[in-house]
Amino acid sequence: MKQTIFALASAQGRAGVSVIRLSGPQSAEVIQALLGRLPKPRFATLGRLVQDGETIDQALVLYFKGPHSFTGEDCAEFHIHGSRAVLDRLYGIFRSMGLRHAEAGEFSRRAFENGKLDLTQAEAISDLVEAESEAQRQQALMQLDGGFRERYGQWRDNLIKLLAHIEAIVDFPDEDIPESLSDKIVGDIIALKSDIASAIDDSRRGRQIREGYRIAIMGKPNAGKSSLFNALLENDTAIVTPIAGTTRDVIESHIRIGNYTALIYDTAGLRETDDVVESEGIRRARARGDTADLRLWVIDSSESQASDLSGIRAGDYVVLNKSDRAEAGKIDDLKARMPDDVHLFETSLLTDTGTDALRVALEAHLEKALSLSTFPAATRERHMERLREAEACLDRALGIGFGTPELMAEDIRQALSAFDALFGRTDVEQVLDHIFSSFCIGK
Ligand SMILES: Nc1nc2c(c(=O)[nH]1)N(C=O)[C@@H](CNc1ccc(C(=O)N[C@@H](CCC(=O)O)C(=O)O)cc1)CN2
Repeated sequence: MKQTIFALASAQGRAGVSVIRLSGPQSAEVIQALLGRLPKPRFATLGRLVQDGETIDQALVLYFKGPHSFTGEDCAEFHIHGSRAVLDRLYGIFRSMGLRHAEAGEFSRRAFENGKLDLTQAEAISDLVEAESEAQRQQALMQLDGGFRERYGQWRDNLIKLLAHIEAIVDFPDEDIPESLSDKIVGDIIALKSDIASAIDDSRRGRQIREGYRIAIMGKPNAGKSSLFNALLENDTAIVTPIAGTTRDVIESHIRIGNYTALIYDTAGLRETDDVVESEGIRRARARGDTADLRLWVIDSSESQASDLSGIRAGDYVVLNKSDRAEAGKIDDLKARMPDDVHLFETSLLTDTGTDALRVALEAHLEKALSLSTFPAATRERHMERLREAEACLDRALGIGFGTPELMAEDIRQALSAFDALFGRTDVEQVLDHIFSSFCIGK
C-alpha cells in the first residue's frame, strides 16, 4: 500500500483560507480522528478539528472515496484558517499518524499512475497552474481536456492498421503481395508522415505560447536598449547609465502583451572590443538575436555619424530612438537606408514618447503569430522529440521495401511506441521523475 501524503494545495503563507490535501489509504482514518465522523463522500462538511479534547480549528472537510477522486486514491481536504499555527498543529498530527509530506507533483503523479490522467494531461495541469496569459490558460486547458489524444489517436489507429497489413505479408511469405496492397501501405505511410511533418512545423506556436514569444532587443552601445527594456517592463530591471557597455550579460524578463506572454531579452551593445567580459556579452547577444522569434533593434538617431544598419533583416522591428534630439533629415535618411519589410518606430525614451505605438504593434504581431484557432501539435520540446522520432521511423519504413516486411513492421512498431511514450504509456522512471519534479508542491 502506498503511504498517505499531505500538502498545502493553496499558496504558502498567511491566508483567509488554506486547503490541505491528503491522498492515500489513511485519508478516512485521519478525517475520522480529527472530525469524529466520516462525511458523505464529495460533500463539504463544517466541523471542529479536535485533538485530545482540544479544538484546533473550525474547518470545512471533504472526503473523496477512491477511485472517485483526483488521484484515484482515497483523498481528504481540510479547508482551514490559513495560519502557520493551525498548519503546524495539523502537520504534527498527520506525521504522528504515519503520513508524510508530498513531494513536488506527487498528487498528479499518483493520478497519472492510477490512470486518471495521461502524461500530456498531467503536464497540462502544471502549465495551467503556471499560466500567466490568456493564451497560456486556453492552451493548457485544451491539453488537459485531451487535446493531444484527440489529434494523435487517429494517427495511432492508422499505425495499428498499417501494422496489421504488414504483418499479414510477413505471415504469408509465399503468397504474392497484391500490388494494390503494397501501394496502399506505401501511400498510407507517406500520408501519415506528411501529417506528422506539418504538425511539427506548426508546433513552434505551442512552445511560443507556453514558454513566451522570444523578443531580443539588439543594437549598438548606448542606443537605449535597456531603457526600452525597462519601458516595456514598466519597471527598472535593467541598469541604465550614460556609460556605453553598461549591459554585459543578457537580461531576460517575462511580460504580458495582450493575451500573450513574451520573453524579452536586453542584450549587450554590439561593438568591437578588447574587453573579454564585454566580448563574451556580445557573443551572447548575437546568439540571442539568432534564436529569437523577433528582433527589436534600437538605433540612436541623434548620433551624428552614419549608423551601422548591418544585421537588420526583413521582418525585424527597428526603433529609432532619441528622436527628440535627431538632426533634421537624419530620421528620413535612416528610413531610406533600411532593408525592405522592417517595421519602423520612432521613440524618445527620455520623454517617454512612441512606446505606446510600439506596444500596440507588438500586440498585433503576437496575435497574428500565435492566435489559437487549432490546438497545436506540441507544447514542449518533449512532444517535438517524440513527433520527430515517429517521423523518422516512418521514413525508415519507406526505405525498406517489401523484400523484408518484418523490418518494416519493426519501424511501424517503433513509431507506435513514440506515440505511447508521448502519453506516458512506456516512459521510463527517470523521464517521469524529471517531469513531475518540476510541478508545484501540492499538485
Ligand atoms: N477543492 C478542490 N478544488 C479543485 C481541485 C481539488 O482537488 N480540490 N482540483 C484538483 O486539482 C481541480 C479540479 N479537478 C478535479 C478533478 C477530478 C476530481 C475528482 O474527484 N474526480 C473523480 C470524480 C469525477 C466526477 O465525479 O465527475 C474521478 O475522476 O473519478 C476532483 C477535482 C481544481 N479545483
